[in-house]
Amino acid sequence: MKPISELMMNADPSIRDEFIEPRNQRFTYSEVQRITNSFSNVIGKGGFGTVFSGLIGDTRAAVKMLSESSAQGCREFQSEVHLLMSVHHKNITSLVGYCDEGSHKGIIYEYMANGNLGMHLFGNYLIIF
Ligand SMILES: Nc1ncnc2c1ncn2[C@@H]1O[C@H](COP(=O)(O)OP(=O)(O)OP(=O)(O)O)[C@@H](O)[C@H]1O
Repeated sequence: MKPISELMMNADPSIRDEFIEPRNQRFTYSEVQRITNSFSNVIGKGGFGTVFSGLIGDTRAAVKMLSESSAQGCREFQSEVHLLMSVHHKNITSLVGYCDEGSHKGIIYEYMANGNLGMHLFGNYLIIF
């Protein structure tokens, strides 16, 4: 797992300069569009919204966009960003950055290639509660 600073340093230099520290991990919506190649690759869906695959330089990222119909809403978006900004642990997905531009709200995470906890506990079975 690469630390955020290394991930940023390995990014394509043409976009890296725009992304690093001064703006404190905040991405514009057009940067998020570029990272996700205009939201072309969906990798999952959660209570918060849709999760897209993205690339920062040659490093893969997961971009979770808050859907307007999300029951979790804006406050949860803010608490998740604040929490991930302050908590760093090897078992918690790292925050790469966030986007908060009007109704365009999203969180950019380090991409986890090995699936989620549910998949490890239950394999690929479909579980219906
Ligand atoms: N960092 C990530 N790397 C790779 N895939 C991810 C990542 N984050 C989410 N995903 C994919 O997107 C799916 C939905 O994730 P998400 O966190 O939105 O849903 P969730 O676990 O149901 O959470 P919640 O309902 O609390 O928002 C996951 O099951 C996973 O397949």
